[in-house]
Amino acid sequence: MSSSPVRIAVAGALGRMGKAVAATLEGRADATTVARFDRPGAEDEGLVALESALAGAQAIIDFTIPEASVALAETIAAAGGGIALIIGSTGFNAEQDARLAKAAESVTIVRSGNFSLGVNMLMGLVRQAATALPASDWDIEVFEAHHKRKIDAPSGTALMLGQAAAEGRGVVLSEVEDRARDGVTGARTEGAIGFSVVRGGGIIGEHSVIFAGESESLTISHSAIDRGLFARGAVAAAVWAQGKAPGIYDMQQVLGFRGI
Ligand SMILES: NC(=O)C1=CN([C@@H]2O[C@H](COP(=O)(O)OP(=O)(O)OC[C@H]3O[C@@H](n4cnc5c(N)ncnc54)[C@H](OP(=O)(O)O)[C@@H]3O)[C@@H](O)[C@H]2O)C=CC1
Ligand SMILES: O=C(O)C1=N[C@H](C(=O)O)C[C@H](O)C1
Repeated sequence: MSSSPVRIAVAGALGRMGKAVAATLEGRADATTVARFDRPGAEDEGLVALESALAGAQAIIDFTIPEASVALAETIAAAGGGIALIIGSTGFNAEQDARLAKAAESVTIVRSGNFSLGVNMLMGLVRQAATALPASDWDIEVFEAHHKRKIDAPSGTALMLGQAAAEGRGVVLSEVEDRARDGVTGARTEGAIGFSVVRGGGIIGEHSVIFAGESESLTISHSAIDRGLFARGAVAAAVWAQGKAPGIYDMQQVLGFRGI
């Protein structure tokens, strides 16, 4: 017996991902668009105000900016929860993370810097390789490349991959990360996890984790070929989140990958 499609409101509807989510929802049996909204004052055919989006939705898919995502979570919390919030925005600071955790006491949130199956699989592989390859012999570098309009760096995905590597090594990422190199940097610090970033053109999303030894190197990579990939993952998360208790979940849980 088929159940009713999950009613989804699309935040940031005029953005690249908002459009990809709306396009993905067309023709789906398990989920449907009930509202599209963007920044207050944004004008476009079919856009509604946040209040009316909240009124009819069972889930909101949000690819906007961190401050907007946090405000949305707090608005849903103030209304007593009941709407699942799927957050794809990246570039949060510690204060915004803490506000999100507070809102999640009454809101079901799925949050991921990357909703693709491949990247979430990659995280497990990176954790495994980082566990097996000792820091004394293997240097870890995370590389990412994105389109020229992206406003945050390193990407949310690169940070997730760095976190997976740190977990594999049993270290705290913030204590070993090396995010910027320029000029006379000195030799590489043993155990550092380095990040490098390219921005240009229309690159959708490239990520690699390089394990560099003296005589060999191992590179594990993921390429996103179209944005619909992320949109489909976010819709799957919105369907999965129905009936889940308040809290912050990730895409590994949606995909059943925990422990890989
Ligand atoms: N997790 C994942 O799998 C993925 C995550 N992302 C992340 O998603 C985010 C958005 O990416 P992208 O779509 O490319 O960016 P865009 O800039 O194209 O879209 C963001 C949209 O959100 C709008 N917006 C800003 N503030 C608000 C608000 N308060 N309420 C509602 N809408 C608002 C923007 O309006 P305006 O233009 O006027 O500012 C814009 O239309 C980024 O953080 C990106 O890193 C992207 C792809 C995949
Ligand atoms: O801004 C983007 O476009 C993307 N952002 C996400 C990130 O920061 O990791 C995911 C994806 O790579 C595309």
